[in-house]
Amino acid sequence: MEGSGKLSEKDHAIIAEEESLLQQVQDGIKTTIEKRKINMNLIAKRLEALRDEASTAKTADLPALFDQMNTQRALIERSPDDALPERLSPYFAHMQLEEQGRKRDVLLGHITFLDTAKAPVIDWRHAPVSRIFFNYREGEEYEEELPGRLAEGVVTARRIVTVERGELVHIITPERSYTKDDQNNWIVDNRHALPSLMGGAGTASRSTSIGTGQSGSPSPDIAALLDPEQYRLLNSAVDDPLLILGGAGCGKTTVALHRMAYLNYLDKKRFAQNRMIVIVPEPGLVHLSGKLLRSLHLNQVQITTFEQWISQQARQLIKSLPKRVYKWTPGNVIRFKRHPAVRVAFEELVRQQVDELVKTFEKKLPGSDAAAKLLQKRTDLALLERLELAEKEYIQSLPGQDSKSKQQRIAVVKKFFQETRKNLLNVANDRIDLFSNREMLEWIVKHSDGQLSEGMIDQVLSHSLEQFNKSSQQRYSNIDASKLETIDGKSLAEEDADELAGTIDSEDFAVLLELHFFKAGRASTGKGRLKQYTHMVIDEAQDLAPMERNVLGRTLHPDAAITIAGDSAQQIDPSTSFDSWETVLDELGVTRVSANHLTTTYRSSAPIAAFAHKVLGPIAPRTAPTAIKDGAPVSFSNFKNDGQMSLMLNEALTDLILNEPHASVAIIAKEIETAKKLYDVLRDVPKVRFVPDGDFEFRPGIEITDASQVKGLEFDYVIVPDASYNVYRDKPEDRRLLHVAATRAIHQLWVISQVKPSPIIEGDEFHDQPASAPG
Ligand SMILES: Nc1ncnc2c1ncn2[C@@H]1O[C@H](COP(=O)(O)OP(=O)(O)OP(=O)(O)O)[C@@H](O)[C@H]1O
Repeated sequence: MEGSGKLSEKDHAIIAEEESLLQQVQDGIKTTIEKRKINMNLIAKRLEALRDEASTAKTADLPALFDQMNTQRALIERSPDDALPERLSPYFAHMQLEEQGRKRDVLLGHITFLDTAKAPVIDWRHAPVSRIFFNYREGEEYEEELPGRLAEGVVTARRIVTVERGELVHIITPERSYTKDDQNNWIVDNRHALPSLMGGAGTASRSTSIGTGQSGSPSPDIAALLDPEQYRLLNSAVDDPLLILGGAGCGKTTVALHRMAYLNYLDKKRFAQNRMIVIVPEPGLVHLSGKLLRSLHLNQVQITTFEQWISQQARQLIKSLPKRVYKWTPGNVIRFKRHPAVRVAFEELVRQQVDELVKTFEKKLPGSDAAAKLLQKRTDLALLERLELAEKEYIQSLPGQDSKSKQQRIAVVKKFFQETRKNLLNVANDRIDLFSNREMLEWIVKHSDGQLSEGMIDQVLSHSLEQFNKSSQQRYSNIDASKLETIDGKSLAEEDADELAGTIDSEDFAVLLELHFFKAGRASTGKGRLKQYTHMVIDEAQDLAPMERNVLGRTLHPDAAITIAGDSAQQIDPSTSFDSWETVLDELGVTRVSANHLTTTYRSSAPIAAFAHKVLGPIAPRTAPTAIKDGAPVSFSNFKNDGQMSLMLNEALTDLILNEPHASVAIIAKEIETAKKLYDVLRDVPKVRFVPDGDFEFRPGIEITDASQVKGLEFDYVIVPDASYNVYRDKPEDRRLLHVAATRAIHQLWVISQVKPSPIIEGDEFHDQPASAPG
């Protein structure tokens, strides 16, 4: 391995020390498990004896005996390795502290374990000790308030270790790092050295344009790497919302999930795993964050995409919603439905429904003028609350004193109101009135501050009308099935399977939940309604629409903590626009707090981070995040045509996969159609996969996808295959898309254009990196 050298005596000593510490911890865990097993046997014997005693005991003695048996049984049910660190990977960091001339070793892991002779393993969330680890470097003097004393000393060693399958494989010290190679020999690792560039700038005509040899190196537990600022954030006040902002790869998701683990440690009951949730934008991120949550021992925390979550919530509260969600809703219809102006239509809709209701009152409830007036006038209350008032008013106004006939009349009236409430809350049907009524749509456009146009109305109307049509199967349900065959022998139902009729749009769920709340008021949430969470992490919050954030906010328990992570430079959803983080907090219904900015980017190398910052042009934040690792320059290639490009890609990717079989590569096109075309020409390259629906495999290989699916993800190498003048225009949304695609790369980025590069990457600032000659 390049950069590896002979091990010095000091290196050998460090490695030996770490191996010995690990051995001691593993032995300690083994002994504890054995001791517990022996205890278990004793308990089982004791239980047997108690059972025998009970079979001959006097009745009066039985309760006491049963109590004892229950206690023993509870002890047996406790797993023998309950709350012990995993033997195969018991800790991830080691520090040595010297206080008043005495040295002691402390190991940091996910579960505290004190039964080792030399070094205890401390849960990283245990504040007093871990504070020293996260806040001080090796050689630094520390002063920290520990329980009952002020600890003063020096950090004499601070090492990050990786234990895989019970074996120490990687040690990072401030000066060097060591890795075990394939032959099980320790070598000095070159991970801090400047990576050698195998391809890179100006290499369009070379056979290998990508690959730095850095993929597949062992990765330390991320909890060991948290920087002091990240550590401070995850420890911040529980009751204040935590808003974490920062450029791509600055560790926003990492901090948010570690905070979840920290809160769970602080208060297991309040922050029980089943009361916490992580909301992410894409299925890929569910997988990635799920992995991190599992490593933090949070296996039961729900992690879901917003889309999946909102559909579940809506179906729980609103009955008879169509089962099928339409997947190809036109962009303008999505934009329309996600616009907050839709809310103004709620008032109009309710006004119309109240008018109808008043007519029904006139017919069915004689003498109900006062009740009807309440219903119409008390617009300060939600419809359901008004209805309750009207009911009370009407019942009170009924003549007669407690007579049987009056009681009967009251029962009828109550039933009427009950039915009315049920009908009004069945907002599934209101979808039709909202989106297939031209006047209503015009009303929405009028209140959209010019963001929605008249032209969209027809699109929404025709989409909705087709959607509200019954599916062919329903329409023809009373016709002989054989007559429903089409010319090619398929049944009409099959023909219709992918069609619009009888479906619902994903965007409808938030609208309907908000409408439900608008009508029901406080009765819409709370017990028996939407689940209430005590901690919610919202990742990539910039892409949610206002009404969607409103719904999320309504599921926060009054006692809830919330962590919001986001980056407005990565707002790429074309159907909504980002206003400000204050607005986001307001929409979630939480207190306004100041944002915390993370400014170090850990994912991408410095050249990639610099490129991604420049891509943002006029919308870039004032300062670029600081990258901690250097790396290969960004490669640029310009090809004359598709054929030339696919030839080069084919060759470069095949080489890369052969040279670096553990590498993960993403080819990220702007549009999924481009990705599909590329896949068709590259399908013979080994390990190549097309990802149209966020279903990344997270194993070595090449995934071809589009920019909308990669939020929050990362790959060793990224290729942008379509940075051409006619694809990425000089528009903020295109800049953000290219920025997101570029910042997915860890080691190297290859930017390809055809005919002419995009104006976004043509400014003078890009020319300090030599651009390749056209291929
Ligand atoms: N202090 C750190 N030291 C080393 N690596 C870190 C540190 N913090 C985070 N990382 C790593 O950096 C990468 C990016 O982290 P993360 O995904 O949390 O960033 P992010 O800000 O959410 O990025 P994005 O906005 O692109 O989703 C991950 O691989 C993570 O493990």
